[in-house]
Amino acid sequence: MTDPHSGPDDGAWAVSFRRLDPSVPVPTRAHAGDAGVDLTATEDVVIDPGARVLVGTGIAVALPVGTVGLIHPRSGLAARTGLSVVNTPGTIDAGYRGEIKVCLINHDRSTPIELRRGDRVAQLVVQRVELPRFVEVDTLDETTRGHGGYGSSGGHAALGDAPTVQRTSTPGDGPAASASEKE
Ligand SMILES: O=c1ccn([C@H]2C[C@H](O)[C@@H](COP(=O)(O)OP(=O)(O)OP(=O)(O)O)O2)c(=O)[nH]1
Repeated sequence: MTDPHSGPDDGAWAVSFRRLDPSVPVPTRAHAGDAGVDLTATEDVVIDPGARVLVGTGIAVALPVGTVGLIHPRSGLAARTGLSVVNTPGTIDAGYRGEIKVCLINHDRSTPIELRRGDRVAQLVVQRVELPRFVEVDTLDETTRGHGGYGSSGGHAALGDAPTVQRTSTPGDGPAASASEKE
């Protein structure tokens, strides 16, 4: 019977990887169909509250051009301990052949996080990515959103009812208007 969750690309292509540290586990999905493969820490480390640390995974990959690897935090560790990735999602470029490292941060305000070698600390999601040319123009097409952003559509009690000020500025005008600035 056909798996209702299978897609047209299931099993269609592979990502070559090397274990730079021979005893780290092979990147695997916890469940078939999971978006990410888990990455493990290659060292024991204690992350103090608010501190960050760059941790090796012992894994290097050769992603096909037209794809990107994204390093995401793991939700269970985030919710239970405050562990996250500073630059989430981290970007693994197709041409990168070095060790994948994760820049971890402890968002908890009081409790250090103790990680052991082999702990699954982050996940790698591989996605297709567009590689467009960038073309400089004099004017951009008009849209209903225009310059509106940073909460301009409302819908959040903390932002209040007043629309945010959208100050138009030209290069050299100085810092842009604060996103929280109200009329
Ligand atoms: O979480 C991450 C993010 C990046 N990298 C590696 C792969 C990536 O291809 C390379 C460069 O990342 P990025 O482009 O984000 O860093 P940069 O600060 O812009 O450095 P560079 O000037 O080398 O591009 O570093 C990691 O191992 N882990």
